[in-house]
Amino acid sequence: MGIVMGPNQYGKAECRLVTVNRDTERHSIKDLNVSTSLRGDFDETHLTGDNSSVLPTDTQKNTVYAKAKEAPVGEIEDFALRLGRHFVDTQEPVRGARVLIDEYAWERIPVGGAGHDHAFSRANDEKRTTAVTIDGSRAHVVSGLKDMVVLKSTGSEFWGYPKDQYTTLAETEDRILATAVTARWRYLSTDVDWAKSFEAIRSTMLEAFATTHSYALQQSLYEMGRAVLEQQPRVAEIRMSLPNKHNFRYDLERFGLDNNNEVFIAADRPYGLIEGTVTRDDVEAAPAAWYSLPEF
Ligand SMILES: O=c1[nH]c(=O)c2[nH]c(=O)[nH]c2[nH]1
Repeated sequence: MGIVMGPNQYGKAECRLVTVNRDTERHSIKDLNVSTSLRGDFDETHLTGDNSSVLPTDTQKNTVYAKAKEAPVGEIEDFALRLGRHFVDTQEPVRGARVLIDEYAWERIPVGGAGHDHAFSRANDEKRTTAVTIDGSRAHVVSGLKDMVVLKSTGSEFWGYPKDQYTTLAETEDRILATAVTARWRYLSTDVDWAKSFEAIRSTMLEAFATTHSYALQQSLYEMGRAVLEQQPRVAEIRMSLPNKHNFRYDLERFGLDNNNEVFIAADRPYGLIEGTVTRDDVEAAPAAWYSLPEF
């Protein structure tokens, strides 16, 4: 029996990068959080401290900023592919790379009815994301969004569940359904119009959430995923993590007041957490690592 070094990767996490395109007086900005990780033969640094194969994480950070100047950042998927391929193509010990990018949304501040040339406001908490994995000459793209907060004030029921000695939840045929959607979808190729695809998938998910008469958040999850796969032939599967943002009808009967689903108390925790993958049955399952889950 021996002890060996198992799978590993290393890089710089959360490089905050802001770019301003100043080609015209109407500036545009990009606000990103970029993380890079390199994979390859790094046994020696772990086993003996020999760093001859270890491109410093500080250099990885500098590369993020330098590449943002060498060519416009563009769509986050393209920038992540460019960065990942750079490390794999220029450093012999590096066989693979993982680049994660979150993009924060900014809008032009309306002034006199039009968006200002160089003043912006942060739209909301929602982020557009990508996780690009370079494996030798192959590239895998998993894009998504985080914290897309949505709510339906009716059209949601929850009943018919098993009851045991600890069950107190009342069955309901009308409740608020609210969640903050985190979704990741895996593309089957890199030949994609990333911006157009993102907008289409986001709208499809919103529309499916709105129009599904929901008997469970689980059902809404499936319907949102199914709609995306039906409309996007280049998407193999979509994973979602949906916190059930509970809004409980407030007990006003105590004060002699009716409450016809009009007054709720919003609870921030604990919350139900509904997670699932909607997939095509004819594509191979992807390694968890492509989704930037903690395993690598
Ligand atoms: O949509 C729901 N799914 C559940 O699994 C669940 N569990 C619960 O208490 N409320 C809800 N709502």
